[in-house]
Amino acid sequence: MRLTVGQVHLHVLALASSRSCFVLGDHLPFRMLSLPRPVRFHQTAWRATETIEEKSGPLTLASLEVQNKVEYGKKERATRTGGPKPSSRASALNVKPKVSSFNAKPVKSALPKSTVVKKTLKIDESLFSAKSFEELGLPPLLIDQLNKEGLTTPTEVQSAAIPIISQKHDAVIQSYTGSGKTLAYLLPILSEIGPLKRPTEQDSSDKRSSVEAVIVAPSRELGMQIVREVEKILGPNDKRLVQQLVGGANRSRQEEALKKNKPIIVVGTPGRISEISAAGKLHTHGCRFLVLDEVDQLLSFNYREHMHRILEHVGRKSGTTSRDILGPLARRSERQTILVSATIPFSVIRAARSWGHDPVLVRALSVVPLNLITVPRPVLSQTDANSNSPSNSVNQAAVDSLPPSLEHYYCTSKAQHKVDTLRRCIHALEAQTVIAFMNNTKPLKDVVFKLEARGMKATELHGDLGKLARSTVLKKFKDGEFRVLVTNELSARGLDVPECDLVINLDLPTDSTHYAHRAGRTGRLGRKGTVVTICEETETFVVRKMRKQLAVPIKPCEFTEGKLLVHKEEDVE
Ligand SMILES: Nc1ncnc2c1ncn2[C@@H]1O[C@H](COP(=O)(O)OP(=O)(O)OP(=O)(O)O)[C@@H](O)[C@H]1O
Repeated sequence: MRLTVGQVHLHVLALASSRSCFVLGDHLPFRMLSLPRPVRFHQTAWRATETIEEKSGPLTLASLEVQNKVEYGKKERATRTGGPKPSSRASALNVKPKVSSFNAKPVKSALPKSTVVKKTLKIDESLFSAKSFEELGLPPLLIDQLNKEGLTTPTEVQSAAIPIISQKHDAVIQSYTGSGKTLAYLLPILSEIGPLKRPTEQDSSDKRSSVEAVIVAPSRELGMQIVREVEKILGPNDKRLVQQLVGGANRSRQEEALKKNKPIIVVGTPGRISEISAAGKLHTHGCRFLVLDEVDQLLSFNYREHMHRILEHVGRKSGTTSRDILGPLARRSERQTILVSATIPFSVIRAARSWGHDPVLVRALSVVPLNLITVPRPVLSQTDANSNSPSNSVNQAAVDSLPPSLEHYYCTSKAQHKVDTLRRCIHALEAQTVIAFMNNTKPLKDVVFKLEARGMKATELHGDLGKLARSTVLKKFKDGEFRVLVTNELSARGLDVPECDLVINLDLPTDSTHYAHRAGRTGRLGRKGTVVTICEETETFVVRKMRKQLAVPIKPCEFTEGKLLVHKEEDVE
């Protein structure tokens, strides 16, 4: 199967109107879509891949004319469920195939009666597939800078996404939490713009000083985190080339910085970006890249007006003129759009397809043209889910949003004893850096108070705190000043605290998608991590339902005498 690049070239006007359609009509509000049947998001992604493979055989990076001729010959599913890694791929990359820890761990493996979380968290090297960033064709200056930061080996999703984005494809990037999606889109962008970019003949005449990339994130914390990641790569001398435009911060100062520093990348929240753009202080028509990080959340009803403006204006008129720069996609007169999340509902695929240029779905070990993805089939029965039939892959798809190295448990507790259970859980697992999630803001303070009263350093993080307070709390937590961060949904997406070794659900997440994002705050980049849901007896059926939807073993347990005791399933069900 060969992807014809630039097959569908949409007229600017048509594209703009289809975007309007998407935000206002075509794309249903995320919450409306997610609440009744959350698992369909995951199912969709998996079903999509499978449908294509059934019809057309596996699509390879090589078939997409990726420079490095990386050949992904086998199905991702085979690798993730224990199948051998494709030898062609290993040889193409000159990498010895490694057995991933996910492969090694049977889903139904018996757990020890007592588990202690190791204090030293090691990165699982099986996540890394290409041997180096050089193999992915990144420019030398960028590679030097990555090496200085100790980044030498790309993760699997980076290996897949970097060549695809460098080939100017619009892309939807889906990979589980903590797998390195941020660099997967940042590195190809920084290969094209800014001081570390690939040298071109155009350079001497290229006096571009406007914004060339807009990155949108749903929360200030995630926005700031992305800014820091860009600054880290640009280095101290060029860090002014990225500007944060997040809400809650002083808007006039942001506008002044835009004028004075002439950044090439802006990263921000939808509201602030669209406000400054509407005020005529941010010019994005010449933008070459638009990234929507946590796209499924950004396209929800809450953000519709701001996202509408952003989608309408960013890259409306590309300043890129040279065929040399655009290569095979020289016909394109618009921005390149990159959509990113661990959870990609079919609505995102549909939307991306309607306003993209031959967009592709990039996952850790596969690349699929979106126009081949079909609407998912109906949800399957439990019998199907338990069998080895192809339909079982529907549930397997949900696993793809969760890091493979996580352990999941649940225990029951009366509401008034939950904090005590939380404390015993932390002691039993010897967890050092803990994020505890609740659904509302009000009770957070009370939990912090109770933990502190028992000598456990804790702090709260929520949207009612000012920007400064939020970043101070987060910094102190990352620096180890607090052992427990008690927070709400605000911290569920994107937050990267690599040391986090335990996530606790003090309240049940609203659905399996929310469970996946919360859980993904631990077990980052192949590290070990544990997720414990503390629920009331009457709520256990919800946990068991999510367990089925996510297809991960969430085991019943209790914490007694400083130990984690794992129950056998029959004792409970
Ligand atoms: N190639 C690499 N080598 C070493 N560390 C890396 C590499 N790529 C990313 N990281 C680190 O891995 C961590 C997780 O990356 P990142 O936050 O991009 O994950 P993510 O997939 O976007 O997660 P989420 O879905 O939760 O947003 C970060 O601390 C990042 O700096």
